Amino acid sequence: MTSNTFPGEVDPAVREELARLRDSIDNIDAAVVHMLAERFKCTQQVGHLKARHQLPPADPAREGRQIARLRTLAENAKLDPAFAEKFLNFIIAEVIRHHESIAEDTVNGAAPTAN
Ligand SMILES: C=C(O[C@@H]1C=C(C(=O)O)C=C[C@H]1O)C(=O)O
Repeated sequence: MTSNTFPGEVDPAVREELARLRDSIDNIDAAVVHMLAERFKCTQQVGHLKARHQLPPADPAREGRQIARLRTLAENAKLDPAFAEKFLNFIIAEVIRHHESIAEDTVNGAAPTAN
């Protein structure tokens, strides 16, 4: 059977190093969440702008440029570019879903928001 806690005999120095690394991981995860929240605030505004001006929710040409750029950034940062592309596509798919729903609400006369 596996366990998610370590047995007592782990070297204290190893425990300390693990704790130090996990502190950094937790900080990075928090930064990622905050950055994503800011990104979604911007994309929500884009969604409302597009809906007001009857522009399509998705822009494949823009996405192509973003993916090419992100792949280069990833390569330079020694991050797997395929992973970077998958990650961006995952986020963009969620954004497009939001934009579709904003467009629907706009057409159906839902109360406009500040964005
Ligand atoms: C945010 C936009 O809408 C969509 C979402 C994108 C994104 O999340 O970066 C990019 C292009 C569009 O498919 C946009 O057109 O800029």
